[in-house]
Amino acid sequence: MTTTTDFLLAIEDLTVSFDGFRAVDSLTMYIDKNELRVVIGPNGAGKTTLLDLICGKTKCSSGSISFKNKEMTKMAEHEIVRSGIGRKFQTPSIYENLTVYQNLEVSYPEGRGVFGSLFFKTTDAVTQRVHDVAREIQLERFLDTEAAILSHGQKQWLEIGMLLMQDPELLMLDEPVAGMSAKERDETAELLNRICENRSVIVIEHDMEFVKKIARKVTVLHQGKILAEGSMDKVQADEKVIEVYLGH
Ligand SMILES: Nc1ncnc2c1ncn2[C@@H]1O[C@H](COP(=O)(O)OP(=O)(O)OP(=O)(O)O)[C@@H](O)[C@H]1O
Repeated sequence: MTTTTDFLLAIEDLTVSFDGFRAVDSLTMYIDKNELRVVIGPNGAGKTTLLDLICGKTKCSSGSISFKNKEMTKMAEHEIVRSGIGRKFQTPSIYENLTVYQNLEVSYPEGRGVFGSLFFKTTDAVTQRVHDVAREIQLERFLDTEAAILSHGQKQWLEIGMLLMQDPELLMLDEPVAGMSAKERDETAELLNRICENRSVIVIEHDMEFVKKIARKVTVLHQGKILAEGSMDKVQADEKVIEVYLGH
């Protein structure tokens, strides 16, 4: 049983075994409201598996994931999305043949509340939201552009925008700057710093220059467990972290 907390997300004693191998092993971590948390660690540390567990793609063997004091581990993926958790995977899943506007529009949530879209999904509200999100992801000038011809970075931002259309309270991003140019990485750092002003964000990232630009609190995973946690300075100076990760 999870205790009631002020944390947005409380992960306690979470374990998942694949044929006896514990990819995530008795993990406990807490995420505050409006916190931006970066998760780093060597290949195979369990980072992606952790996000899979939170979004319900993988079911845990034991432990608990409590989001706004509600237990998530038994919930279906779509129920978890509806609760306010958005997840971006490494490869963009935008609709290449639709415009930026249309991509955002189709991501507007259906059926919020008892009466759902029937009463609340007015055209004006959708248009307004598309413009607000497009501004946030810096694609307002490209609203009528077909997604296929956007740069790699712009496609990644569009997918973040599609998640923002649903206004999630927790957004999870797996290696958001992989394959981006230096300029795009800088702009993504600014985007994430803006986004977490009114939602929590968990970012998995290997690019340490990028991590330094966004990191407040960093969690280092190793063999499914937390190796270190704290400020970037603290984590970077940690002997264990240097040995298993940063020293390589
Ligand atoms: N569905 C699965 N079945 C079996 N083993 C799995 C499964 N998913 C993950 N694993 C294993 O769990 C371990 C953790 O994998 P995970 O992808 O979470 O690591 P990661 O920290 O995200 O690594 P990377 O930085 O390379 O993405 C790996 O050894 C992986 O092979």
